[in-house]
This record gives sequence, structure tokens and C-alpha cells, in this order.
Amino acid sequence: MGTPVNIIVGSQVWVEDPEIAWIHGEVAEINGKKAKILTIDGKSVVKEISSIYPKDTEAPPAGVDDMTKLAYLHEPGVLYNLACRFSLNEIYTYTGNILIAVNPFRRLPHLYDIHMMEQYKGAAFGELSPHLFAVADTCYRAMINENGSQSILVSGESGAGKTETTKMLMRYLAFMGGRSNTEGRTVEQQVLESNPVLEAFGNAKTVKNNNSSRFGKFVEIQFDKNGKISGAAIRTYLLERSRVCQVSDPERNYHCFYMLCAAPPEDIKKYKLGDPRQFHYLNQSNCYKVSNMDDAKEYLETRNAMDIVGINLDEQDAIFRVVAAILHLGNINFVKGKEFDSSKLKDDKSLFHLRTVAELLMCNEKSLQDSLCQRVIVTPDGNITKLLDPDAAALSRDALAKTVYSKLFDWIVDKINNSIGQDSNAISIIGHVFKMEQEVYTKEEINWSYVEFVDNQDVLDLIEKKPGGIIALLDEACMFPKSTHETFAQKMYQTYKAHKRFRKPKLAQTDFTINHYAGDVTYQADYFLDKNKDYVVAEHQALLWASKCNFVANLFPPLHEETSKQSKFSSIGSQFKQQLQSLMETLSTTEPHYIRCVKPNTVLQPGIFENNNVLNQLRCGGVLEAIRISCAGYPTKRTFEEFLNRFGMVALDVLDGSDEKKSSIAICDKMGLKGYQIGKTKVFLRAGQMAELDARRAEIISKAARRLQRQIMTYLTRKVFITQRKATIHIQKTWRAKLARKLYEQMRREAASIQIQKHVRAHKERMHYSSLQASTIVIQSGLRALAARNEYSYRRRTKASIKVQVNTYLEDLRVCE
Ligand SMILES: Nc1ncnc2c1ncn2[C@@H]1O[C@H](COP(=O)(O)OP(=O)(O)OP(=O)(O)O)[C@@H](O)[C@H]1O
Repeated sequence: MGTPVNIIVGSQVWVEDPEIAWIHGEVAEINGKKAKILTIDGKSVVKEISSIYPKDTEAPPAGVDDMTKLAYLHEPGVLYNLACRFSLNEIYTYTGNILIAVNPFRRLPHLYDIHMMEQYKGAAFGELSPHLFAVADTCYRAMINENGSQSILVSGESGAGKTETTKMLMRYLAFMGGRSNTEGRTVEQQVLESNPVLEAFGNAKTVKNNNSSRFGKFVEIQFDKNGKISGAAIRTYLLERSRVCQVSDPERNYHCFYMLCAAPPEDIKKYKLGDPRQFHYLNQSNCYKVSNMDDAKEYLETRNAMDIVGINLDEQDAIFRVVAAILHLGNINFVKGKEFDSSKLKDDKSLFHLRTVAELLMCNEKSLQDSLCQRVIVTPDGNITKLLDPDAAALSRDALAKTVYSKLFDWIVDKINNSIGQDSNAISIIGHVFKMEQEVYTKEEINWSYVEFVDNQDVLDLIEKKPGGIIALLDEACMFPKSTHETFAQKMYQTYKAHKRFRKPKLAQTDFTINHYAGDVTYQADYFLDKNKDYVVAEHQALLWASKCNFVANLFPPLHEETSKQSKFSSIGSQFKQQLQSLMETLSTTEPHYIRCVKPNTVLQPGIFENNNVLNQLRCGGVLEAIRISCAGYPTKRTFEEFLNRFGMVALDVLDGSDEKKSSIAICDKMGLKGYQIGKTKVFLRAGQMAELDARRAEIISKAARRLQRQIMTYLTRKVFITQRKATIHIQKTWRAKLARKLYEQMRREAASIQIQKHVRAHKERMHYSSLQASTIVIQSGLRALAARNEYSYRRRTKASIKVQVNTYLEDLRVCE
């Protein structure tokens, strides 16, 4: 992790705090090697400068999605970044190629819907927000493109979300890998459907998790050459056997026991069960119920899930007979017998339970009692029967219960595997991967001198080396009947007193401390012997092999003499070691991807982020170490061929067709990469450089895609345009002809109308003229008549006047005369 740099008065820093792990403050004073800091909660503390860390004042308020982008890479920076993101419901964060998943303890369905899967499909790692789909997608594409087996290691403490994460990973792989059907159901469906069965028999309520898997699990999904899912396997490791007989408040035994006690009345009667409080294996704890879990309903659902995974009704009956027998077995109590150090059944109740066990397991009642109260010791002079005192008989009873239960669990796992199609790949351990990296660097003769690797081989040797390791000592102790955890602890103290990884804590009687690479862990040796001793006792084996129930007998097939001798001493520790070794071998053929699940609080509630708790998980999980290594070393390596296949396109002009190494160097230089290394066969890139190259590659691909799109669009648009133009011209032509015709018609109509108007006007004018003419004539004739009349009257008047004149004249004349 980073070292304190440039701390001056006024610097913003992180200071250790007992409550919240790290608190933010400002340096007020510096005195030699010490600094006085005013923290944001108003306190003033004095600390060694070497213990404080600078705070990045320009860090984005929402945090960074990859820890390796942090300006200052140190513990408080990492913790604060995770906390910031968690408060915004951003539960996923990368640390290089490790995904950290903080359990939200609340459903976030939008994060896992089909729309989200579509988005991550084929997206470059790091392009979208961190997500487990991105890890699954990278894994899937690497498998398709590089034809290599992959593994995703999901780790974290109990309740951190490993099971949920695994379910989502499987869902995504099934989405990508298409569906290859087995009798109508998909492989991934079958794996998911087998979960309720495994959980009923392998999960229990613990302090840390209401539904805690009490066994290690490795699920593998196999794909065929077309990338379609073709098979799956579930491998389980080290079921916690002691829980069958020992359980303490507020924990429970395995769910199946409580489910069976809540079964429908006919089943309860058949198995002679009832209230769980009456059974010793359940009533050592006062916890019988788990919130949000209905045991009666779960029983029916488990039965249903058993149908689905192909466990037939007879097998189901046998399974629940065995579960019931274990409960009855726990209620068999012993008291001192007549002979020295012997034991017998305590009372009638114990007799009832013994008979019920014999009935349910279909074995001989007397042989059952003998197998609990006696041991046959094989000596060169013949077999000796050793009687067991009541305590030893009770231990023998518990050993039988544990053995039967773990055999039953193994049978269930096998059955599930047979029904979905077995496979043999496996997982590995993160510490070893770092070691593998180092070996590759050496082989490639590249300069890795400043990559400080934590080599934990000495710790591994301390634990598992044969002879001399802790497991070997433990096995040895188990073979001596007189061993106790005190003698075992003393032996360890003596053997490892000079070992630099082993320490005896002061005042400890049986505790011992191992200095693992992530820190010290103190172990209590108290239960080591008991837990390691769980081999199958020969008497138990013989008893159950003779069962009239085929199912029970087949759980205990007889061993060959040789293996039988060995198996007696094949302790749990050695078995587990062997299993891990085989996992390691498989890992060397797969490329690992890591998801580290983190439990943000111990109260299993949403929205609470307990700093100290999270920090502990990051430290123990090696996350902080991994960040440091991934930043210091070369997390990405590719063979020249792979490198050129992938990145040749980013610098076509510098490719030298004959020399892959030269071309690889040329590409790196052209892209301005600094500090990369070239080995004999591979290119080694520093953290983020692959992403840089990928971004450039994506840019080129998208540019090419855009160009293609443009061409196609132009072609298509032009085609449409030409057709449209043709159609338009045609339409125009037709319309124009129609319009012209219409116009012509109209003009014709207009011309006709003008003609008519003209005629009418002429007619009217004629009529008017005629009438004028007529009136003129009338007037003329009137005038003429008037004139005539006037003339006539004038003439008459003139005549009269003349007459008068004449008369007058005549008169005058007469007068004159
Ligand atoms: N991604 C998630 N979204 C919502 N809830 C989650 C998520 N991951 C875990 N949880 C919650 O946390 C609980 C514990 O998770 P899970 O059982 O997966 O833990 P685990 O690591 O498998 O524990 P164990 O080792 O004890 O089996 C789940 O029952 C679920 O309620």
C-alpha cells in the first residue's frame, strides 16, 4: 500500500480511528516524526507521520469504479471508496480484474434483469459499470475466443453473498450459452433447481447467516465447442459434520431436521417424530425457527425439488428415514454397565429410540447397540473386544450420526451430478495464483524485480507438508487414543518453536497463531482432534452394510483391506488437502477470474456499512494485497500471437509480417504505452494498459462499423430515392394530364359561359333597342299626332281667326258700307 508522501501542515489526511477504522482530518502541526491532526469529528490527535495517509481532495464524490484508478492507493482510500459507492447502491467495484461485491441485503432486481444482461453482452471489460455480468461475459468470451477453460472464484465470509452471486453468474452464462435441453429442462435450470435440495441438507442458520452453506461448493458449467451449455457439475468440500450433533445458541442444525419435524402428520407418524424440542441433536440450542422460513412449506418444496432432480419416491423415503434415524440416534443415552468401563442403555426411552433407529435403518438392533458400546481391536493374536464407557459410547453414537449424515449428503450430491451430467474441472486459491505469476515472469526472463510478491509457500508447508506439517501432526495425534488437544498443542509448540510463521500466544494453553500473508490468525486447538477424527468406524461400516435397506447399505460399501487400513487414518484434514490439491491441478488448466463478496454489516441489514468489519474482510481476503500487486506488476499477459490477433488492427502500418515480437513492440510504442515488458513469448502489460489498448481497438472497430453503416445507409437511401423519384415522376405525369384535362374542361366551360353571356347581353340589348325603338315610334307617333293635332288646332284657330278677321272685316266693311 502507498507510503505517506508530502505531508505538510494543512494536508488533508486519513488517521486511524478505533471506532470507524479511518477518519478524515487536517494536519495542524508537525513536530519531527509526529503530526497533530484535527479530525472531522472535532477531536485533535497526535500520530506518527508514518501512520497517516494523504487524502485525495479531488477524488470524485461518487468514488471510482476501479480501485486501481485511485490517486492514492492505500487502505483508507480503498475503504472510503467502497463506502461511498455502497451509499449510492453501487455494490460492485473493480480492483483490477477482481470484482468486489458488497452484499446490499436488499433485492435490487433491476441489476439482474434481461435488459441488464443485454447491455453487458459483448461489452468490453471496464466499459460499463462494474458488474458480475461483466466478469461472466469476459469469462465466456475468453472461453470462446481462446478455447480455454475458465473459472470464477467466488469467495467471501459467511453471508457475504457467494451463493446469490453464483446463481446470477449461472443465469448469465445460461443466457449467453443458449440452452441445451435435457429432457425438456436446461442444465442451468437443473443446477438452480438442485439448490433447494443442497440447501435443505447442507445449509443451516448460523450467527452470521440465516441460510449459511456449511460446505464448500464448486459449480461448473460446461460448454460445447459452439459455446452452448453441455453439462454441469457440483462439487462439495468438507461438509461441517460436527453440526449434526453439536449446535449452540442462536444457531440451528441442518434445515432438513426441522423440515422433517414439520412434515405432514402421516410422515411424522411414519418416522416417529414430533416436536424438535424433544431431540437432543436439536434442543442443545433454543433456536428452532428461522425468520421468513416456514419449515413445513420448505419440506414440501424440498420433496418437490427432489422429484425435479430425479430422486425417486423410494429414495426420498430412504433419505428421510436416515434423517429421522439420526434424530432418534441422538436420543440414545448410556449409563455405566455391570462390567468395568462398560456402558448400557440408560432407560426405556433410550431402548425405544434404539429400536426406532434399527427399524428406520433396517439393521439389527443388537448389532447396533454393540457397535455403539464396543470396539473390536485387531491384534496379531486375534480380535479383542473393548467395552466403551458411557462417555465413549456417546461419542461413538455421535460419530455414527455424523458419518451417516455426511454419507447421505455425498449421495445426494452424486445423485444431482448424475442427473445433470458430471464434469471434473475445479477451482483454486488466490495466493497460489500470485505464486504462479512469479514463475511465469521468471520463465519469460522478464524484469520483475520491483514486483514484490508475497510467497506464502512457507505457511503452506507449515500447515500441510508431509511429514512435519500441522495436518501431519494432527493425523498422528488422532492415531493415538490417549491424545488430547493439550498434548497436540504441546507437540506443536515444541516442533515449531523456531518457525517464523508460528507463534504461541502468551498465556495460551492450547491456542496457536499462524502468521498468514494477510495477517495473524489465532486458532484454538480444542476441537481439532475431534473434528479430524471423523473416519468411518469399522463396526459402523459393517453394521450398515448389512442393512436390509439397499439405500442404506449402498452408503457403506465395504472397502478393500488395503484401503480400509489407510482410510482409518485418512483424516478430514488430509482428505481436504487432497481435494484442494486436485483443485489446484485443475486450476492450472483454467484461467481464473475473481469475485470477492463482502458483508457490509453483521446485522444483515440494508444501508449499514461497518468500516472495521469490511476492512477485516478486505485484509483477510487478500484484496488489499491483490490491489497492490496488480498495480505493481503486470496483471495482463498475452502471447505475441494473441496480442497481434487482438491489437494488430490498432497499428496496421507498423506490422512486420515476419517478426511477431517486433510487431508487438511497435504496437505498444505506437500506442504510447509506458513500462510494459516484452518476454520471450509474451507481452506483459501493466494495470490499465490492456484497457487502454482495448479502448483504442474498440474505437477503430466502431469507426469501421460506422463507415460500413454509412456505406450501407447511402446505398439503401439511394435505392429508396431512385424508386421514389420514379414514382414521383409517374404520379406527377398522371396528375398533370388530369389537371390539364380539368383545366381544359374548365376553360371550355368558361368559354361557353362567356358565349352565353354574350348572347344574353346581345339579346338583352336587342330587346332594349326594340323596346326603345317601339317607345320612340310611340313617342314619334304621339308627337306626330300631337303635331297634327296642334296643326289642326292651329289651323282651326287660324281659320277661326281668319273667319273672325273676315267677319270683322266684313263687319267693318258693312260699317263702312
Ligand atoms: N446481490 C444480492 N442482492 C440482494 N441480496 C443479496 C445479494 N447477495 C446476497 N444477498 C442477501 O444476503 C443473504 C446471504 O447471501 P448468501 O447466502 O449468498 O451468502 P453466502 O456467502 O453464500 O453465505 P454462506 O457462506 O454462509 O453460505 C442472501 O440470503 C440474500 O438475502
